[in-house]
Amino acid sequence: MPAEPAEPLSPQEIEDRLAGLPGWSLDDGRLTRSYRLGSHFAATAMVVHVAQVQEELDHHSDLTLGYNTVSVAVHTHSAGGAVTAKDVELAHKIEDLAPGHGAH
Ligand SMILES: C[C@H](O)[C@H](O)[C@H]1CNC2=NC(N)=NC(=O)C2=N1
Repeated sequence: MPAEPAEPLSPQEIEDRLAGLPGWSLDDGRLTRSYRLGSHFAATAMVVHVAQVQEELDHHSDLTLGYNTVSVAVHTHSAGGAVTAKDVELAHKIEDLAPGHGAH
């Protein structure tokens, strides 16, 4: 359980943080990115890895598994669906693990 609720980021703060997250964008009020992988099995393994990180962080995106794609969309339910620092933290953790799966 988080110690305190995450605060919504302002539009400017979101823009600033997106500058440090190439490939990510704000789409329909969520931080989003799609990755392409070498195979459906590689994409599936990445989804499992992301799920593990999300459990550790106690913060969960909507993860979509495609044929050889993984799409992530995240906002913070407890902040009324706003984008918060928690979403940015998760995005960075996903960026960190993506290269190990050959995702780009
Ligand atoms: C009880 C638990 O900490 C909450 O339900 C967590 C779980 N994962 C979550 N994920 C997201 N994206 N937003 C939340 O507010 C959230 N809350």
